[in-house]
Amino acid sequence: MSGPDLSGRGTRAAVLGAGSWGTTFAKVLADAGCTVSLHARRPELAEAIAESGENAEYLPGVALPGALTATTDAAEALDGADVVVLAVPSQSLRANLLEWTPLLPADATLLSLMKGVELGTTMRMSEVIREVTGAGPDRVAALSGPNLAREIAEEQPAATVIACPDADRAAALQAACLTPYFRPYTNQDLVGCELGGAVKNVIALACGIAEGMGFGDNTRASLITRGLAETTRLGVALGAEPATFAGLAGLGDLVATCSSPLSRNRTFGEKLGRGLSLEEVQATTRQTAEGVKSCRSVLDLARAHGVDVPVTEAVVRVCHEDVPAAQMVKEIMSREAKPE
Ligand SMILES: NC(=O)c1ccc[n+]([C@@H]2O[C@H](COP(=O)([O-])OP(=O)(O)OC[C@H]3O[C@@H](n4cnc5c(N)ncnc54)[C@H](O)[C@@H]3O)[C@@H](O)[C@H]2O)c1
Ligand SMILES: O=P(O)(O)OC[C@H](O)CO
Repeated sequence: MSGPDLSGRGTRAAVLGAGSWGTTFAKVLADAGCTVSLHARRPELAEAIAESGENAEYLPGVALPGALTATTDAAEALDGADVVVLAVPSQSLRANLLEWTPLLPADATLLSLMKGVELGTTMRMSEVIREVTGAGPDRVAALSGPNLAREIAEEQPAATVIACPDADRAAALQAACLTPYFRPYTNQDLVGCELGGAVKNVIALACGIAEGMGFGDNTRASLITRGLAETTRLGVALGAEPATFAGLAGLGDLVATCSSPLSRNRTFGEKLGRGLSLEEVQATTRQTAEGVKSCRSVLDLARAHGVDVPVTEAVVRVCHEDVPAAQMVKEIMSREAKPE
C-alpha cells in the first residue's frame, strides 16, 4: 500500500473551510470514526461551533458530532493529520494553500472537495494543489458526486466518488468516510471526476436561467443532456474516461444540481433568468456559486483544446457579457442543425 492506512478509527482529518460542504464533510468523517479538526477563518464561527456543537450560519439545526472540533488555528488543525480536506471556494484555493503548505504533514493525503477551474490558469483543483504544495500525484485526490450539503448533513442517503490515480489511497479514503448514509465509490479517473463537478455547475446555471424564464422540464432535460455531451467532449479531449461522465461524478451530480432548489448555482441562474443583474444576484448570497466564475475558465479550457461547448458559452454571455437571457435562448436554438 503506497499511502498511510486511513481505514477505521484512529484516522486524524483536518478539514480546511467551515462553509456548507466543509462542515458537512467534517461531520461525515467524524461519523465514519475519524477524529476531525475543522478550520474556520473567523474566530466567532469557530467559537460558536465549539460552544453550540452546530454551525448555525451554514447548517442551522444540524448537530455536529463530538469527535469534531473547530479552530481558527491552521497549525493546530493540521497537526498530525493523515488526511487534509480542502473545502474553500476554488478561486481562493491558491492563496489559502500558500499559507497552509508549510504546515502540511509530509505524507498526508490531500483531498479536494472543490468543484471549479482556476481563472487565468485553467487548472483543475488537484493541479493547483500539486503545483502549490509540490505533492506527488499519488497523494492528491478529489471527491465529487451528487452531494448537496444540506441533504447529507441531514443524513439522507447519497453516494459519491473518490478519485485518485493511486487506487490504494482512494480505497483508504473510501474507508475513512463510509457511513450508513454516505456511500463513496472509488475511481482512478481524476480528470473526469473533477471536470464533471466543475462543468455541472455551469450547466446548473443554464438550467436555473431557463427556470427563471418560465421554461419547464423539456428545456431542463435538453440542457442536462446536451450539457453532459459537452462535458464529455471536453473531458475526453483532456484525457478523461468517457464512462466517468455516465457515473455519479458526471450524470449523477448534473441531475441533482440542475434539479434541486438547494443548489446555489441553479438558484443563482434562476434569479438571472428572472431578470436580475449579476451584481444584484451576487448581493443576495454569501455562499459560493462556483459556476459563475468557472464558466469563464471552462470556456477558456475548451477553446484551448478546440472543443465546442455551446451551453457554457451561452452562460458566459449571460453572466459576463450582459447578453439578455432571451437573446441567449435565440442564439442557442438557431445554431446549425446537426446529428446527435
Ligand atoms: N455546498 C455543497 O452542497 C457542496 C457540495 C459539493 C461540493 N461543493 C464544493 O465545495 C467547495 C466549497 O463549497 P461550500 O459549499 O463549502 O462553500 P461555502 O461558500 O459554503 O463556504 C466556503 C468556505 O470557505 C471559506 N473561505 C476561505 N477562504 C475564502 C475566501 N478567500 N473567500 C471566500 N471564502 C473563503 C469561507 O469562510 C467558508 O467557510 C466549492 O467548490 C463547492 O462547489 C459544495
Ligand atoms: O449548491 P451547488 O450548486 O454548489 O451544488 C452543490 C453540490 O455540488 C451538488 O453536488
